Amino acid sequence: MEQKLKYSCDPNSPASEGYGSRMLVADNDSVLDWRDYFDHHTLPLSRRNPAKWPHYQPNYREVVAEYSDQMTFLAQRLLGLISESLGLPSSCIEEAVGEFYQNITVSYYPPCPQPDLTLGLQSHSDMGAVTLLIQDNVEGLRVFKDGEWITVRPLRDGILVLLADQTEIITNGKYRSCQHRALTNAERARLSVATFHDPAKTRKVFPAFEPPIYHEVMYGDYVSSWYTKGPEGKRIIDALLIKY
Ligand SMILES: O=C(O)CCC(=O)C(=O)O
Ligand SMILES: [Fe+2]
Repeated sequence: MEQKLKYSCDPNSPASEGYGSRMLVADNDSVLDWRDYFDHHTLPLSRRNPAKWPHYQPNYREVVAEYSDQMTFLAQRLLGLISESLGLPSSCIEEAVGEFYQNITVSYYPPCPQPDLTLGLQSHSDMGAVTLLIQDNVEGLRVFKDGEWITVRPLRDGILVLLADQTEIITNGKYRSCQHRALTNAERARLSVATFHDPAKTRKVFPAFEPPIYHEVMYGDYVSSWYTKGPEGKRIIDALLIKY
């Protein structure tokens, strides 16, 4: 506990770096998740301060930095392939996102004595462009597809790609962000590591196709709505739909 408090994040500031357990800002957090997390700010380098990361594994900070590089490379490649699949230049989505703001969040879901009463993490889609997730061998993640919650079976050495809301906006809904949630279980703790790739808060994001089905949005405004209203599935992106 002492170590956790030493690295604790600011509970009043969304997605602040360090150790925490709330997804939304404290005042608006009516749903509490059964989860502890540690958030690392890894990119751009101007945000990176390894002194704020744990150091009790001697090479922990080097491993996080190397992991950040590898995930960046993979995210760039994926956004390039998605762009090409839509007949766009391969750099199109990456350019629309701009410089990556990358966070690496390690989530720990302790065993929960009454798993039917709470979620590990409430239903949401991620806000940014693309999330790359690794998990241990304990099932818990569910994705919402065709009206049903589907279990994502953990794959050894597999990296799960979760498309996020800004990619849905940029592709004008041709690619959908993934609605997901995490369940708890009574017996085993679960661990996952999510690497988020987001635009800068000042970035204006808009569809690359005509006619647009989403309004343009300043990413910082999107993030504020998400944290203050709560994601509740995909309602933040749904609110940007243009009604023709
Ligand atoms: O722990 C998981 O499997 C999901 C984590 C997640 O969705 C998130 O941090 O946004
Ligand atoms: Fe997520």
